[in-house]
Amino acid sequence: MSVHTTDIIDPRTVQGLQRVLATVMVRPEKRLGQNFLIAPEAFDLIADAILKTRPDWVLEIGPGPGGLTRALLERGLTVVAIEVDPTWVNWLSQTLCSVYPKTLTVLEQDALSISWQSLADERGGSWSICGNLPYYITSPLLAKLFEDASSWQQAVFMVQKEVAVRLLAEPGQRETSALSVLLRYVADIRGLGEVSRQQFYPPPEVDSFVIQLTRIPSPAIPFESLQRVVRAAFLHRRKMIRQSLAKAPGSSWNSQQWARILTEGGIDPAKRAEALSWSEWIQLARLAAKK
Ligand SMILES: C[S@@+](CC[C@H](N)C(=O)[O-])C[C@H]1O[C@@H](n2cnc3c(N)ncnc32)[C@H](O)[C@@H]1O
Repeated sequence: MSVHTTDIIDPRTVQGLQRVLATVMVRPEKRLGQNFLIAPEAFDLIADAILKTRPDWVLEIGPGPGGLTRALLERGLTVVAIEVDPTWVNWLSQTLCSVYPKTLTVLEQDALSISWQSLADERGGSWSICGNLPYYITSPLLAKLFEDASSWQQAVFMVQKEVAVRLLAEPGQRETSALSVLLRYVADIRGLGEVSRQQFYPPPEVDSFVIQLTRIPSPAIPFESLQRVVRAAFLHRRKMIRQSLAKAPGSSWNSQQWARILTEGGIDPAKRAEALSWSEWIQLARLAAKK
């Protein structure tokens, strides 16, 4: 007897999610960031954004009970989902995998440990990434977009609103961080919309925001040079840039030498990292690469 999606409890509403939780007999695990989304329109927002670039397949981080997975599969997308919790891996294997045997693969893995790029190289084809990210590992997961993987087309993530504000800040604005500057180097970042804490079960203590990153294919300078100076500069974000660069592990120059190099390059050495514009970051990376 064939299984249809309608035979499987849909977790995209609070009633549906509670039925799923009662069926698998578990409570959401706080330590794994299990605040499940119960807002069909938010799932649609993420899945529609992914659909626009028509990737050959989509890497989904943390499918949990499968609300977003379902929205992606219903749009005809092929999904590889990485979930660390065996309860949800088993649930998806017994339900959605029977309806979509050809287009859904569920891997029981830690999304931080597995190499996304190796997975992509094995599968081939164009790919995008999405997920309602577990808050406790959002920053390292986002850093994988430049530390691990390089051939993705688009990433659409639900993150904590405060994280989105920092990522959407332009270089030179107070909210910027090393992560936001480095991500801007590999992608155009835009906000797709806010999702209130009431749209999750159980509700977290913060609101969320959906962000979209569209990869920039050929960056202007070597990423390693930029990464080195950005990380060094933000290590002491309250200090003047000449001081934080001098204090960075492995720096060959003291604060006076950095002041001279920065001034020669047209950058005010008394600025703090958060005040540097995008063109100043690029200039700084070039100066550091040359020296
Ligand atoms: C915020 S929930 C999102 C669940 C579902 N996608 C939704 O939108 O309702 C985060 C999911 O990520 C999973 N998760 C947590 N840490 C993980 C990790 N290191 N690797 C893969 N999945 C993880 C959790 O078990 C949970 O299912």
